[in-house]
Amino acid sequence: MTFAALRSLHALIGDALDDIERIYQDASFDRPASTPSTPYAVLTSPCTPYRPRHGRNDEDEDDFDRPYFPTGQAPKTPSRSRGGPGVSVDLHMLDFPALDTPYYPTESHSPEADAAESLASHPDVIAASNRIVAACGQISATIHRPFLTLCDAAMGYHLPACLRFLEASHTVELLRTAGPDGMHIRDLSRHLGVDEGKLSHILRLLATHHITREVRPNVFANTRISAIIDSGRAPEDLMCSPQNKYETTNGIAAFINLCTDELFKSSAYLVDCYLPSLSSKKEDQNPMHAPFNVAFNTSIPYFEWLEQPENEARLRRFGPAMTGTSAWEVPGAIVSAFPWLDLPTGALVVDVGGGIGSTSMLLAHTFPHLRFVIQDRPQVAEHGVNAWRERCPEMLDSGRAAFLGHDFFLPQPPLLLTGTPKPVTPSIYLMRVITHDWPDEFVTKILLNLRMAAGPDTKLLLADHVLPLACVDEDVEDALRDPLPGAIRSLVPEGSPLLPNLGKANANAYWMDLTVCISLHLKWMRATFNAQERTLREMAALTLMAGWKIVDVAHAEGSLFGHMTAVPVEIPSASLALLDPPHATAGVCATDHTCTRTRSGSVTSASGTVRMDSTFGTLSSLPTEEAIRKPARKDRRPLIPWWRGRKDSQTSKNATVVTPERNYDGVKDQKGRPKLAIVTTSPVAETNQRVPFRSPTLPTSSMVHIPAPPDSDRTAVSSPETTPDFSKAERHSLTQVRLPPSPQGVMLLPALEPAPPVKLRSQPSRNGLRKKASQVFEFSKASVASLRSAAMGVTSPSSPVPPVPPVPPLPSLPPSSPRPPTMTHGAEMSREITRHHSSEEGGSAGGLASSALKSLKKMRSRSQLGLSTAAVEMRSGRSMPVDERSNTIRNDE
Ligand SMILES: C[S@@+](CC[C@H](N)C(=O)[O-])C[C@H]1O[C@@H](n2cnc3c(N)ncnc32)[C@H](O)[C@@H]1O
Repeated sequence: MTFAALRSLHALIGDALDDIERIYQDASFDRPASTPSTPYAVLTSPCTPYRPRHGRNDEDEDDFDRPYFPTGQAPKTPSRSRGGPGVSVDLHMLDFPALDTPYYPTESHSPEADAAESLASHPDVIAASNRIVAACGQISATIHRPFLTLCDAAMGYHLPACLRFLEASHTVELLRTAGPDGMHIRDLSRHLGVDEGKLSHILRLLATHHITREVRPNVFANTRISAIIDSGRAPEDLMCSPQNKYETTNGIAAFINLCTDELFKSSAYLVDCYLPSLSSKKEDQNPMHAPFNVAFNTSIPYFEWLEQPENEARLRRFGPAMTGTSAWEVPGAIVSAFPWLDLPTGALVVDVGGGIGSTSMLLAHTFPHLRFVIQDRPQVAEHGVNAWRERCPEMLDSGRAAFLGHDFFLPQPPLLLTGTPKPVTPSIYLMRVITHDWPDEFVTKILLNLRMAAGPDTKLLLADHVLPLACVDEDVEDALRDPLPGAIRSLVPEGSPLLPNLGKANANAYWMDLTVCISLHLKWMRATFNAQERTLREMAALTLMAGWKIVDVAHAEGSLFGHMTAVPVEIPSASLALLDPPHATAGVCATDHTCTRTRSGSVTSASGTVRMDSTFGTLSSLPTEEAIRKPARKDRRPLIPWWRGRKDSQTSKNATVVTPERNYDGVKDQKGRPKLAIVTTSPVAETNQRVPFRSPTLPTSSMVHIPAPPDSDRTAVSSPETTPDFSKAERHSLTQVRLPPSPQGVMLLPALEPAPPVKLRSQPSRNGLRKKASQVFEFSKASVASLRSAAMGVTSPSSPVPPVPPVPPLPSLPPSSPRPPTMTHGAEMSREITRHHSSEEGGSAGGLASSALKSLKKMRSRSQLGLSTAAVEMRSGRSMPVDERSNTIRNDE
């Protein structure tokens, strides 16, 4: 059986290679020979998925998710008549980018190189590459001696260490200047002041992993892999001013440095921290203590640690590093992830925790009929206003977009927009890369606040990684209670030899999962509360707790980054207990664009060192002009391609839609005007009142003052009673704010002025921290218990839950109900093959072949995986044993 499995994997690799090669061939044929330019955009980074240069103008429904090519230049159906793989033709054939040829992001390249690099990000190429990587990983794990595989894993720690050396020493930039002939270790040693022997060993280890190349003995050059770390700067500049290395780069070098520095070091202490028996220190057993704290022998949270003066360089690196991570997502995937065009004109999209509004900017340009409010922490919102004012002031001036400083752990304020007399109910709450930052109870709290402000037609769009299991999810249908588009048992068709989550090809999402666990969420997160990337099952359960039901999931091809649409359903009574009482809520803030004109200040951190503009994952760069000018796609892509066309009417079919139970009458001031309150983290007087669901990652040292002009008559009230009883350094409060006067009675987002220097209190003692931690932990346990009982329909008599009707039991699948189609994609594919075969019986061989190819194309568009079987069988027109397949491909060609 092992040989059969290996051969099957091998055939799968062959088929995927064929697919890729055809795409390159077709692009070569479709490219006018005399035209030196290419239809494909030059990518800022080879990691950035495919981005075409021209607008799309075809109307082909079936092709909606394909890249935009100018008419007549799109890669067409693979055509053997123009030569198959290996057939030489009198044309500059586009070849796949060579591993040994660097493609520096900041340099210009030949049109062929641009086209080849750009095609590597073509969705079909990505899908085929994923199959190859998954299959290769599996073959390697099977064939390689287990001890050696373990050695690779166990001693792999040298790889990040050497990689950091390569990046931090600016060796990549030095090797760039040397060109393809490479640089001798002697010369490198002279530049870097590092011993030749050590240098050669480091670079050789990297060369063994294809990250560098040993051109001749002791002469090294960059490869396509190391080249993307290149900052584009002159090595001598970098040696003089390394602190500016990452500014205006694609962020990949910064990301590599972040990963191979504190994240790598933190990871080394994962066991010490999580395994009680190995934990030497008492505080290691504190569930709030994370590997990062052990590694760096500190008890303060990561972001606070970053703001220490000695970590200034790390803090500077953090923002660009987050920009580097954007290469994980297919740009613009959100455009096709939801039927935006179906929303009525003027519909309001609230981008909750929207950062500087990167996603909203893309959507606002693509869908001119929509309006946007981008909410984030005040200092981030301010940064966003500045960015939009530079890029598209007309959006702010016209009132189509506005920023609002708002803490998402507080109730949503009613939103008064320009020209609307009454608060507008949002059509969409968008949350991109928010839920993975927070543990379950925190996410529930955020979602509850949105749910309370939602109208019956409001939808919630969650954009985050959706982690598949590493095995077939046998009981996904039971867990989700009723069929959910996108709920799948496996990412590969039934019977495929590949790992159900595509193994190595999708490893990135799992790296990320542990990364958020070891350091970025520190005291509050994964170690204690389970902050993480989540599976769809986990997301579905979590959103239900807050009165939202996921009804649809869409993914870009080859990406685990999903867009989940949820509709309002009844809120479990126990969950209501998590809400703040009305008097403690944030007030209203209108979002008139004119507020941006009054902005003059900036937010300074108390340490007076570096400003922390980006929190984890915030895109610190806005989308490119090209990306935002792209025409809207008509449709969106389902989780897996063979689901296309089945999105049907499932949306909200099974959902009980209810109206929000509360309104916001309670958050108006004495004159009946809504209040504005912005949460900051100033060290204030102690109070015993606890608010457990406040943002613990807000930098404790930053403070926002919102001054008002002297004639201002509007004041929002601070709420000291809501101050949590956390440690002094972690206390949050509502700041007293005064609102500037506004024209036509519309409330404006006030200007944010620099805060006066804040004197930080001294570090809390370990005992103090432990005490506070245990208080919080106890609370959390209680919350988890009440959530669990709510999930099981049990109401605790002692729970302080308002009397709301219990959650109706969710419908379960009747035993006889047919398996949801998502679960049968493998069988469906076999049926398709059988149907194809029987319909072709008796036909001519040529007809059979061409029809088979057509069918193959159709199936290919429906399945990114498992093409091996289908392709081989269809090409030959018959089924055959697995071990004959690779021969058949060759004969066929
Ligand atoms: C991972 S980023 C995502 C940003 C944006 N949605 C994007 O996709 O680029 C998380 C965002 O949540 C914001 N955030 C964190 N805590 C918050 C809070 N309590 N209230 C509002 N926003 C918050 C951060 O400032 C940050 O911009």
